[in-house]
Amino acid sequence: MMNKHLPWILRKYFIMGSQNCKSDPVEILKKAAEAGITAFQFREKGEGSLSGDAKLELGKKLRDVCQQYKIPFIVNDDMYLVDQLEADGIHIGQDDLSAKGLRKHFPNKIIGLSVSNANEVAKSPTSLVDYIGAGPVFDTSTKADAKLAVGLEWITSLRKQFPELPIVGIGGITSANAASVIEAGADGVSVISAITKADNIKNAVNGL
Ligand SMILES: Cc1ncc(COP(=O)(O)OP(=O)(O)O)c(N)n1
Ligand SMILES: Cc1ncsc1CCOP(=O)(O)O
Ligand SMILES: [Mg+2]
Repeated sequence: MMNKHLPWILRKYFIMGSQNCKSDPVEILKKAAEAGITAFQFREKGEGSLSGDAKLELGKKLRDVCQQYKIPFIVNDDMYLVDQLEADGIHIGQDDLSAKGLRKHFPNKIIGLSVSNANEVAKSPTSLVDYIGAGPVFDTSTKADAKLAVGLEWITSLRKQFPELPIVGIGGITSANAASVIEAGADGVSVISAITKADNIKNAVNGL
């Protein structure tokens, strides 16, 4: 799929759910949007996360913030939630829904797929997705079942293999190492804790 805006959309891609936040997620997203994030992924998942109506209600509020700031709103894993929230896209991993089925259901939405190694790339329909999430680039404690860190070499190797495919790095990315991810060949960086745990969200976003 080809969307000429994707490389820019992926530049500062913020991901979170209420389980990542010590204070109101809506206020955290507003501050991040104000500071210049270029995309947002609603990932309400893992210990302490909301479900059912509470998840849907939070999703609506976060989607409204994204609409207000004209930031693409992507949903993690759940295609029903994509429909319910009229999201701009969905991000899936290797063990989630099939990209083929999703593309059929969502011909015009953004679809992102995680790839962590060459085997995963070999079995992935990369021509059906709009971007790939590559990582974890560095160690992360945010995702309990994260794979081992793959390093900047993984970004370099993906960029060589896919000169045109938008790539976003994920995992352990902070203002101290974000530039190295871009230099390795990514179009952007996706972060959770670099923003949700920041004392000053404006500085955190600016530093990416
Ligand atoms: C941009 C981006 N890249 C990778 C992931 C991880 O997706 P996945 O492997 O499906 O793991 P979960 O996030 O579902 O736990 C992501 N969410 N976003
Ligand atoms: C969702 C996800 N997928 C791979 S690593 C990760 C967590 C990234 O969180 P952080 O930016 O805090 O390391
Ligand atoms: Mg997933």
